[in-house]
Amino acid sequence: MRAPWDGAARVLDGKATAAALKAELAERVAALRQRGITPGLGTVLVGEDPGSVKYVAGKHADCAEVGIESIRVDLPATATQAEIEAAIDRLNADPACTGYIVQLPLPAGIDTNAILERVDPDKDADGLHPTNLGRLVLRGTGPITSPLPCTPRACIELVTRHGIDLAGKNVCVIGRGVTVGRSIGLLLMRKDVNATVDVCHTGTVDLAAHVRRADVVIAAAGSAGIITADMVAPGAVVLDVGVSRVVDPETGKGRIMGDVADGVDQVAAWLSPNPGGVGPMTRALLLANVVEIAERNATDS
Ligand SMILES: Nc1nc2c(c(=O)[nH]1)N[C@@H](CN(C=O)c1ccc(C(=O)N[C@@H](CCC(=O)O)C(=O)O)cc1)CN2
Repeated sequence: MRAPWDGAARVLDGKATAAALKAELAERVAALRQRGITPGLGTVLVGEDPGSVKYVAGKHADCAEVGIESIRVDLPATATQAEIEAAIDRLNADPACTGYIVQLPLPAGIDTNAILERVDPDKDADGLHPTNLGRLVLRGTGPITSPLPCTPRACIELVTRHGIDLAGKNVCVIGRGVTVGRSIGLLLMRKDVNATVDVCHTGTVDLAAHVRRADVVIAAAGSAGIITADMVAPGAVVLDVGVSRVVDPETGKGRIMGDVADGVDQVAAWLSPNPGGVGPMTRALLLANVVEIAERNATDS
C-alpha cells in the first residue's frame, strides 16, 4: 500500500494549514454576524503555569483574528473546587458565551473530571465532556452534530488537507491520554475516515513492532524522541504530537521537543514538525468547534 520512499520527508505544515482554516472560519463568522449572531469563546485559566498562560493568550489572539468574541476567566492557583465550579456555572448561563474551555492541567487537588463534567455539553468547545465523548463512541457513522476533541480533529484535518487518504490505512497511535490518544482512535475508526487503529501505551510490549507495521504514526506519548528512525517504515506518514520541555545543552535555553527523534525525516514520506505541526491546527480546530456550535444553535432556534 505504501509507495517506496527514498527521499526526505515532506512537511505537514500546520502553520500554513491552520492559516487557511482560520481564513475559512473568518468567513463563516462574518456570515453569522450578518445574521446578528456573535460567537464567543470563553476560557477558564486557574493559576499561572507559564505554558497554560501562553496557550490561553494564543486562544484569545486566534479569536480576534477570526472575529470571535473572547471571555476570559482567570482564577488564582489557590481557587477552590467550588470557586471553579461557580465560574463554570456562570459561563453555562452566559448567553454571550457560545462555547468555552477549561485550560488543562488544573492545579493539584482539583477534581478535573468533576470540573469537565460540569461544563454544559452544548458549550463544550474542547469536546471533552463525557456526553460528547460518549456520542463519539455511539455514533460511528453519519454527520457529527456535537463538538469533537480538538487535537484528534487537528491530526485528521492536517493529513487530509495535504491530500493523504486515511481509508484502509494502518494507524499506530502512541499514547493513551484523554485529549489525544484515547479519543483519536474513535475518530479514525468512523466510517467516513475508515482507518484501522492500533493504540500503544506504556504497557505495550515491543512498541517498535507496532510502529513498523503502520502506514501512519501518531506519536502522542509526551516522551521526547521515543519514536526513532529504525522503528518507522519507509514511506510512512508521521505526526509528532507529544510535547516535552527540555533544556538545550548547547544554549542552556528551554525548548520544545517532540516524540519523534532526529532522523525520522529521512525515512518518513511525510512528517509534521513540532512546533509548527499539530499545535497550530489544534488551536484552529478549537475555533472551528465554536463556529460549529454557533451555526447549530442558529439552525435550532
Ligand atoms: N483544555 C485544554 N487544555 C489543554 C489542551 C487542550 O486541547 N484543551 N491541549 C494542551 C495545550 N494546548 C491547548 O490548550 C496547546 C498546546 C500547544 C499549542 C501550539 O500551538 N503549540 C505550538 C508551540 C507553542 C510554543 O512554542 O510553546 C506548536 O506546536 O507549534 C496549541 C495548543 C494542554 N492543555
